Amino acid sequence: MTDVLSSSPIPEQVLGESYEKLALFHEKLEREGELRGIIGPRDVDIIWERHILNSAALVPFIKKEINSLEILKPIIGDIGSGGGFPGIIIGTCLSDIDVYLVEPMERRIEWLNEVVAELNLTNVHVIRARAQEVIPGKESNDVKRFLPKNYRGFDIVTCRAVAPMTKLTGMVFPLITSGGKLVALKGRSVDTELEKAAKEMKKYHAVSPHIFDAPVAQGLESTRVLVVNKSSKK
Ligand SMILES: C[S@@+](CC[C@H](N)C(=O)[O-])C[C@H]1O[C@@H](n2cnc3c(N)ncnc32)[C@H](O)[C@@H]1O
Repeated sequence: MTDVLSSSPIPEQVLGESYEKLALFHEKLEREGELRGIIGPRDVDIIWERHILNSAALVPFIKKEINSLEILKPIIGDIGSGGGFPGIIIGTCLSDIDVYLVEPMERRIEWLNEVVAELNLTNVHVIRARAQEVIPGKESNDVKRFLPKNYRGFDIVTCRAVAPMTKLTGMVFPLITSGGKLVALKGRSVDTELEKAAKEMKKYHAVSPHIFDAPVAQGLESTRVLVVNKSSKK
């Protein structure tokens, strides 16, 4: 099966200089993705749109948040990366920023390590752990050696399709530095998710949620991005 965007100029137009590496990722997904349980059988001809370009829609939002943080060396944690969405795309597009992919499943870790090596993503680090195991101060020694020295949480946490906000808030906000941000790809029900998660958000100092309609590419359906601040006030 061939991707419907394979002979289209859209992926290269959207991805610019990251296109070459992400085309290698696309080839690997097309060749091995379904066989290795990374993507579903119905995704094989829409890998560009559903997975790679959809993940890339987060990049401008992350850049904007990083600029507003004014931190010398910010770090990004992509939680529940699965086959690398959005983490591999973010790490490729933002090659001067360290991106940590946190994923508990061994099979997926093997895949992610292969992708990182094949794309030569020297800024992307793969950590086999659950979110709960990378809470600053609570990391096991096993996990610690994959995190940066003086780790005190991620300045930006990204994720897609990991959990609804009622559950996601308690999973990811303990990992975000004070003043840091959650920048997540979310589905159409994000408004309802936020309403239901009000109590958890208060508990974890998650404030000022903003939902954005994020363009994927001209002629393709847009996606939704949720940005939430971690309050610096305790
Ligand atoms: C539905 S998949 C989404 C994968 C990827 N983000 C995507 O959009 O294709 C959810 C992922 O979250 C991971 N996950 C589940 N519980 C987790 C936890 N407590 N901490 C980190 N990752 C978790 C699963 O192993 C799985 O890879």
